[in-house]
Amino acid sequence: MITKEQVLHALSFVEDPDFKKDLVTLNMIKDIEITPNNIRFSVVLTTPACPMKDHIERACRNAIAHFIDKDIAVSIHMTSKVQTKPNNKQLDKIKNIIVVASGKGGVGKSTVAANLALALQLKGAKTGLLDADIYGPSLPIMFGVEGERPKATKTAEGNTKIEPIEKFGVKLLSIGFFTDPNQPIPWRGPMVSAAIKQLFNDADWGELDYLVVDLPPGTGDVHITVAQNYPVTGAVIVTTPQNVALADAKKGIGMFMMNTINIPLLGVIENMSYFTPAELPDNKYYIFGKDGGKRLAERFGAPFLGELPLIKSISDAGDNGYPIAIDEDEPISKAFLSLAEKVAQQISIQHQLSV
Ligand SMILES: Nc1ncnc2c1ncn2[C@@H]1O[C@H](COP(=O)(O)OP(=O)(O)OP(=O)(O)O)[C@@H](O)[C@H]1O
Repeated sequence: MITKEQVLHALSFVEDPDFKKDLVTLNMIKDIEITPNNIRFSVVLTTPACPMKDHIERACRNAIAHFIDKDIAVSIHMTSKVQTKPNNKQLDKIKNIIVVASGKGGVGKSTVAANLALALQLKGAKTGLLDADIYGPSLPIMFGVEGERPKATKTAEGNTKIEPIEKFGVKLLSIGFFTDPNQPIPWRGPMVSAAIKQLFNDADWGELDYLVVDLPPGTGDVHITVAQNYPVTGAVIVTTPQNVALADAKKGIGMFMMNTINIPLLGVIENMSYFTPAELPDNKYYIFGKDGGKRLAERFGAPFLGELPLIKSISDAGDNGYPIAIDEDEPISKAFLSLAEKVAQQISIQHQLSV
């Protein structure tokens, strides 16, 4: 009869490619069951959006075949438990806060935040999206929930809790739900801080693996409020390839790296990198220059998360009330799923580094 020790020994030769340690040392193997013709076990990954999932499963099968028996049936349950920062006390049900930032406005930060949140949800993670872009909250339009008002309920202790609006499986709150779009608000520092804290603390987010936060462009009060009051896991920087956008993105990154803020960079994403006409889907025209985002990432030692094309369907979808990632028939939705995997992977690496 095969023993659990034999199974663990075989699996101790399978390395997690991101953490460079074996699955047994990482405590990822659970629930081993052995019958005369079957070996079953679970592999607990650090995120349901793990890009290495298939690779790890194959490596486990190969290890069992090589070290134990090449003919035995193997059932592997690939599952996950998203990690969180140690001492995550302020928001104990929210495991990870991901801020999405840009230096310049209009580079597609909200589009990336919306599609990233949706793609994480499609990969099986419990996800929320907080639109903290006080100067131009656009997520209600992108999710087709403009004009809706979140319900407020009283808790047993007498506190008011705001219910996020749920759309496409993502829990959404926006500063735009509470303001009149026709009435510009002259935001002052203390008002900004109070409004942002309400969206974090007074909302009934429930349990979340990831809360994606769409920050306003630039560096300002919202950034400081979020960074100094909440345990942010990391920042995703969105830029376009033009030098003016890259120069502003550098300032944005500089702010996250300041000692008083100190938020890890999960990576840089370049949006509107090239134009692809719908009738020539294989052609790429780099109309704004090439590789600027990649060089920016390299300069700060951050991962480059990829290029997104300038295509009409992305903007049409946003205007029509859905992030394009939901549309499986659109080839670009795969790019957002892959972006979500890379961001989730970087988060897991951050946690591993801090162990
Ligand atoms: N890759 C893309 N292809 C085509 N259109 C895009 C792309 N990315 C964003 N857009 C469009 O560009 C416009 C600006 O995008 P978005 O609102 O996401 O930018 P932003 O950086 O969040 O702006 P803000 O300054 O308001 O924060 C929107 O109409 C959006 O649909």
